Amino acid sequence: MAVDYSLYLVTGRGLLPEGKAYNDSLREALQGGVTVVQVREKKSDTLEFLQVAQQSKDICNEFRVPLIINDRIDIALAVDADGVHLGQTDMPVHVARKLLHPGKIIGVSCSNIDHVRKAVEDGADYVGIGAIWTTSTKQLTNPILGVREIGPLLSALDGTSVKAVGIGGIKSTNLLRTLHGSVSTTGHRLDGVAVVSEIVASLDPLRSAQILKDVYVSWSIATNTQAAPVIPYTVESIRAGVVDLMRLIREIGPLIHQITNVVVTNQSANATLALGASPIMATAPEEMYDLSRALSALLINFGTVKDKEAMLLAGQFVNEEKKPVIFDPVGVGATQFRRETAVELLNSWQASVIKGNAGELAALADSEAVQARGVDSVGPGFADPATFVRNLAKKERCVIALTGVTDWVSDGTTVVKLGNGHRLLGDITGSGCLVGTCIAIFCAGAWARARNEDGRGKLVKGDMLMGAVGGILALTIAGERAALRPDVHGSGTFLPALIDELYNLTPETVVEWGQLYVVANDIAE
Ligand SMILES: Cc1ncc(COP(=O)(O)OP(=O)(O)O)c(N)n1
Ligand SMILES: Cc1ncsc1CCOP(=O)(O)O
Repeated sequence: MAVDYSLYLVTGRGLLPEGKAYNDSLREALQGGVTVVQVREKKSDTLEFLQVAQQSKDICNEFRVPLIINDRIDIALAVDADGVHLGQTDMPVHVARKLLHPGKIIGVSCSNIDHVRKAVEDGADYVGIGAIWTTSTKQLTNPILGVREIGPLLSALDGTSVKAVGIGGIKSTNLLRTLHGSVSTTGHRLDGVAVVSEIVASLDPLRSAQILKDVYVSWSIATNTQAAPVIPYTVESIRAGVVDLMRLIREIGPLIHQITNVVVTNQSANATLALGASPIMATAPEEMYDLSRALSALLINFGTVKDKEAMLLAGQFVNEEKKPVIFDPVGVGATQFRRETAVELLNSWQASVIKGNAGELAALADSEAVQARGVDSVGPGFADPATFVRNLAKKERCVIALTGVTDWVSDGTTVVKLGNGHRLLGDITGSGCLVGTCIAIFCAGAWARARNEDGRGKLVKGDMLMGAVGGILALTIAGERAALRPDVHGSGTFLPALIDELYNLTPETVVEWGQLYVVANDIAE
């Protein structure tokens, strides 16, 4: 039986709002677009469970929607349910398979890759992967997985027909983030999402189900790469795109909200003004919502790892607005605290661009190929940076900008290599942070260019690869030009000259000076 797992309702009568009857709630949820129902009765005795299961079966039959029973094979047999859902300590799959009639569905709860592999081996039809987010519906015995851990579990399903739903704390507010984040590097995606409280605890389950369904369908359409052919980037198309963004930035002066470190706050604000944008360096959590509505891009740079609460809130609000979030995980490999903070941030919101040096991105990717000392990268860098950035972009589901003597940018498909820069950039503090600021400015331009487009199903509007390339070109070309000036005698005179060169930078100069190569529009694995 081909089952549509897209909106999988797990019941929970204890969560029904006062005065809401179970049958009405279930019927309305089905009217709203629920595609599978699991009856989960954790506190009922057998007779009560049986009665609820029978009523649920009758209602699901009206909608031709499959009914699954949680844990209890006997109840599933008694009501001729379409299948069972089994936890790790419930009846083993092979025993359940023997007891159930042929063709019945068996689902298994999985919270790690070994669970998934075993479920596949045992012949499960689908897996319920979670908990993805924190939930108060169930007392969890395993740690919360977080969105970024779902992809590796999904890749264990490659080449099988076993389906996967995500579960745990899924709400309309985090569903898009859940779907975008829960993709393996091989492109394996969730087949659906399982929810309890978002529908059951709602006074209007029809509307709640409809909202979830709408997000799922729009994500499915927006990310269907077969539907619209992708036009490959060329050097010319990138140049033209960067020039367009630069002109637009100077014309509209986008607001760039930067939560950054104390070392570079002032120079980042000045660089923002120099490129024609407008900086706001706000850090109070109370103002993150209002700012998210006004800004055109958000930069989160955790160089001095303060303001975590503001960083968590700001990214979530900006994701809701489909505006760019640029993440600069300064020195992420330096301490356990930084590593944990980066994971917490990246599990809370989706970055549009992650920018870092080799040491930082290696730490983020759990790679030992490059070492770091504090905020600096040590050694010659990655042996194959193009493949590294491409793979990390696929894993993090965003554009990756690897900075160094040569800069590399990838969206997971295209890899762009950039050759501008000057050694004096390495002699001032915070030049990497300035790259982050410039990327945020160009991403703001990219968002502004696309803001009136239909963004349904997308996490960010606009071409973030173009934004990342534009920002790097602007800063590195300005650096080259500043270093050539007769009034620059060393790092002290270099910094103001760099701001001047950003101020005077023209699109024509970027075209003339830019060393830009499209290395690949898809490198083989
Ligand atoms: C779709 C789906 N996924 C996971 C679970 C959790 O099942 P289990 O681990 O058996 O825990 P209980 O639900 O029995 O508390 C589920 N029910 N559905
Ligand atoms: C049954 C279950 N298994 C893992 S999390 C969970 C509860 C999910 O409930 P909610 O959607 O209300 O967070």
